[in-house]
Amino acid sequence: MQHDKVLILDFGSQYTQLIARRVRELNIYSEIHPFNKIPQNLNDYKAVILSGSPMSVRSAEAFHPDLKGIRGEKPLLAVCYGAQYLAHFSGGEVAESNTREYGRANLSFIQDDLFFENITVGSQVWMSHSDTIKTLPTNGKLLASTHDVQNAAYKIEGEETFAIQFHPEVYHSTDGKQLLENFLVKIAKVTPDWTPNAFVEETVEELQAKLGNDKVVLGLSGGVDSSVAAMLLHKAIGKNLYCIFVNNGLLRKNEFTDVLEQYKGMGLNVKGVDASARFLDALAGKSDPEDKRKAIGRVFIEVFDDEANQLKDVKWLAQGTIYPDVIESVSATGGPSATIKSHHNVGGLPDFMKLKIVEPLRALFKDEVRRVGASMDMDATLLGRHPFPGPGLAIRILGDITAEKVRILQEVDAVFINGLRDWGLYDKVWQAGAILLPVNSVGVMGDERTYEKCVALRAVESTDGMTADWVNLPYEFLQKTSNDIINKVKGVNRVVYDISSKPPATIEWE
Ligand SMILES: Nc1ncnc2c1ncn2[C@@H]1O[C@H](COP(=O)(O)OP(=O)(O)OP(=O)(O)O)[C@@H](O)[C@H]1O
Ligand SMILES: O=c1[nH]c(=O)c2[nH+]cn([C@@H]3O[C@H](COP(=O)(O)O)[C@@H](O)[C@H]3O)c2[nH]1
Ligand SMILES: NC(=O)CC[C@H](N)C(=O)O
Ligand SMILES: [Mg+2]
Repeated sequence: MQHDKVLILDFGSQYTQLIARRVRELNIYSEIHPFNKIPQNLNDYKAVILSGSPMSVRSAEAFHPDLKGIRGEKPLLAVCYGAQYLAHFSGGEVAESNTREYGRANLSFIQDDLFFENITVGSQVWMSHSDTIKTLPTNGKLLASTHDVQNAAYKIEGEETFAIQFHPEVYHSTDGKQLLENFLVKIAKVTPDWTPNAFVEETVEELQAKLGNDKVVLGLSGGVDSSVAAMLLHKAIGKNLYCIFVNNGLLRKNEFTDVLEQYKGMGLNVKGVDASARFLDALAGKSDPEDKRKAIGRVFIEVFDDEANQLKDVKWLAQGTIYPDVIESVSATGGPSATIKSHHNVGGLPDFMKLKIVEPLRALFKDEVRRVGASMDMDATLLGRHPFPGPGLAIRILGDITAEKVRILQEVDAVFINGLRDWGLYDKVWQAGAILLPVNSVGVMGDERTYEKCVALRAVESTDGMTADWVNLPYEFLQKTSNDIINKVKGVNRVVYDISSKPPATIEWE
């Protein structure tokens, strides 16, 4: 079954991914494409949305999308930069604003129009701009204002073109979802039928058609993405799916056995491969974060290659890649952005592997992956797991890695994570873990001087890992956890709590 699709043209706004996610919350499928790489086949899309941008339309370098086949021919919604663009270059005027507007505002005037159906004066909207639309474009008709912004929304008469200065995609615009629904469902007549169940059914059919009787290997990590990908493939090709779960010696305490046990109940064909020694060997003497990441990436590939060679006629490698991974690697290859960290699974396969890649979750966000998993009746604890990085504890042990350091950190991490569960805090936190610092400090235990390791605890809230803030955990919890760690874990005499946000810090320390 074909679904109506929405095209989002990205001008580099921080919020573009949020537009896609909000549209998908309406059970409508959407895709983001850079404004200068508009897909050839526009017939595939029923409506188009233009994103915001850090760029100003008044700049000599202003971004100019080619809207041929879009403007006047399809329902078009322009957000912020998009709205300024349609004004400035079509007979209106944009100027620098004398009051820069960031954050909360309220609609003080709303024109009676299908676009604003079920939204009333006073509705809170979120602004983030320093330019302002002084004059509407030719045939522009004012639809809404705020106290400071006269032209907060307009439409172009004779077209299905709508433009708004505020951001409907951020949760602080309280009627943002309603507005998107008005535009997409009522005006553009998009059918909202893109549900998790429909996704499962269609993906299984597509996988069957694509893979036929071929054999597929998949790296299973115990994490959400690879587990949901495995279930989809299992539904599609059953015994032809071979899952490999690698113990890289850098997993959480008991994770290798626990996760293998958990998968047994799901009917998956999983092989646990204990390669701890290989990973630790490859890491010996390495203390630079990028050197460590690269060594781990290399050994993962070697282990996979060995395993794939033991099976006959494997043609495909399946991966749990999700949409933010795809978008990040697009900007990483096409844009001027710096490489902050080399993620172990990005960068493709070396030529000698000769496997084709299949990625059934490529189009989904994490919360959607969880919903797809739930619609296949997967275990809620598994689906609720915090993300855990493939290089594991290696990037949480600053400096060089030894078996003893891994042991210490596994113990500390277990006290912290079990504590979060016991206190009912686990599900309130997006990701948590402990970091072993290359720092010894002096302490006193039972009248004896100690000179031992310091650990940092990190707990963050986030939606997608791109930005994050530290979590305000209860002092009583921190107090108890710190006591438990120092009392139970030999070799640690000091605990600190990381209170940095991302940016400017990152979630992991390496
Ligand atoms: N220990 C492992 N054994 C086998 N494959 C692994 C292992 N760790 C990571 N991978 C592979 O690397 C991919 C990327 O890891 P990543 O942590 O981003 O995703 P995940 O573990 O599936 O989900 P989550 O983000 O919830 O942790 C996984 O989908 C999996 O295919
Ligand atoms: O599979 C992974 N392979 C990696 O190499 C890797 N590095 C970081 N992470 C996870 O990505 C999210 C963002 O992390 P940072 O803020 O540290 O970049 C956080 O959730 C990190 O745990 C990784 N996941
Ligand atoms: N968020 C936006 O799209 C901002 C557009 C433009 N850069 C401005 O500051 O007004
Ligand atoms: Mg993981």
